Amino acid sequence: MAERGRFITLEGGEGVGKSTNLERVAEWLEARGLEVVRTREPGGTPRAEAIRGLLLDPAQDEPLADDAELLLIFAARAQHLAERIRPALARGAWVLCDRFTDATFAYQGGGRGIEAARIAELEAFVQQGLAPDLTLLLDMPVAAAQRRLEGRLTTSGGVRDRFEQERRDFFEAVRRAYLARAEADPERIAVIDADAPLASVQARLEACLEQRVTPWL
Ligand SMILES: Nc1ncnc2c1ncn2[C@@H]1O[C@H](COP(=O)(O)OP(=O)(O)OP(=O)(O)O)[C@@H](O)[C@H]1O
Ligand SMILES: Cc1cn([C@H]2C[C@H](O)[C@@H](COP(=O)(O)O)O2)c(=O)[nH]c1=O
Repeated sequence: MAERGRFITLEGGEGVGKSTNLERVAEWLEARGLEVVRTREPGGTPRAEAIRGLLLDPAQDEPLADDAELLLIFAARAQHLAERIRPALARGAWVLCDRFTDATFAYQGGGRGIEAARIAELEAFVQQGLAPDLTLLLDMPVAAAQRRLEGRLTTSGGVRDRFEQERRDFFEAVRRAYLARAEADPERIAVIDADAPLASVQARLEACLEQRVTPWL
């Protein structure tokens, strides 16, 4: 067992299958005797989930300024780190998080066009050097992921949140930013081709976990 738990994140654009596959990754870890904390961003604690509500609310009455969006995301993250992530890691649990700061570089950086250096300043301030040990980046073409989302919206009868209402070029920019981060940091970020039937994606994830996580156990 490591002296602290490990921090694993799942990343990718809308509808690539992060939530669906998070459970499978958690089960893989639990089968090896590890305590797993499943969480997500923005959110993960009651106050951070309240900030998530502000961020995702599609109400059109007042636009949310890009800088306000960025600061709200880091405010939620500070709360999540203090109340949930750091305590879990400190007791030796493994934290499995649906999105983290790579999403900020992809959405607020790539999508909104905020300079990466400004995001990095907030990252340093809020995280104080804490970063994921491993990031599983689920990647697939935007159009195919959007078709999956259409299916989910149809079956759930749900409405699109504030991010889901963005235009196609926003999501293309998000995808490019994610892939650029993976290229710059292949030691931490593993790219999983998610454009395949669920069983194949899960097999790819398990192969990646065998290769990257088994040596830590
Ligand atoms: N490999 C797959 N093949 C086909 N459909 C899939 C696959 N993986 C997930 N789905 C379906 O696609 C939809 C989106 O999946 P999911 O909610 O897991 O994605 P997500 O990345 O968590 O989305 P979001 O970005 O909105 O959080 C769901 O209806 C899910 O059942
Ligand atoms: C962490 C984080 C998230 N977002 C966006 C990305 C998504 O559209 C929503 C979260 O909803 P989902 O259920 O995970 O799809 O928030 C962001 O823009 N920046 C971030 O740092």
